[in-house]
Amino acid sequence: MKLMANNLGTDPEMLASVFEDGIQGIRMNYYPPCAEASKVYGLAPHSDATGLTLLLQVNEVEGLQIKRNEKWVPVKPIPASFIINIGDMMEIMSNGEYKSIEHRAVVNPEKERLSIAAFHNPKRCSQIGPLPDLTKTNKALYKTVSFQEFMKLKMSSKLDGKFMVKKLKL
Ligand SMILES: O=C(O)CCC(=O)C(=O)O
Ligand SMILES: [Fe+2]
Repeated sequence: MKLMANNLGTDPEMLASVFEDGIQGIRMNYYPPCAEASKVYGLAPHSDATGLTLLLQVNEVEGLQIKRNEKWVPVKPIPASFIINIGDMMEIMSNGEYKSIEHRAVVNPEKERLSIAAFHNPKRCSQIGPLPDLTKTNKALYKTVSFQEFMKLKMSSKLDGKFMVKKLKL
C-alpha cells in the first residue's frame, strides 16, 4: 500500500491507515471438471470490489483469465506464487491511476481446479472515494460513498464486469 501511495504521490501513511485493521475476506473456489467446459464459466467476468486481492491458483491448473485490450488472456499458475489483483476500491481511491482488473475463471474438461482469493478491504468506517490529495489539482473522477454503501451496492448486483467502477464514475 505504501509503495502504491508513493507512486501516486500521496501520503503513504494515510493510505496504509485506511487498510490498517481493514476487513479481510477469503473465498475458496472449487471448479469441478466439466465435459462441456467451453460452454460454461467457472466464474463470470468481474473485477473484485476490493482494495487488493491476493490470489493463489492452488493446484496449478490453468483457468484464470484477465481482460487486456478487449481480449481474454490466460494467467499461467506459477508454483507457490500469489497473483495480486487491483480491485475497484483501489481504482476509485487512486482516482483512476490504478485500474481494477476484469477477470474470469474458465473450467477444464478433465481436471478439477482450486483457487483461493484473499480480499483486502479498507476498514468499516472508511469513505470510498478519490484520495483528497489526488483531487487538489485533478478533478475527482468518481463519487465518494461510505464503505457500507459501497458493499450494499456490490452485494445487490450480479458479477457483471466492472459494474461498481461504472456505477460510481462521475
Ligand atoms: O479462480 C480464480 O482464479 C479466480 C477467482 C476470483 O476471481 C475470485 O474469487 O474473485
Ligand atoms: Fe475475482
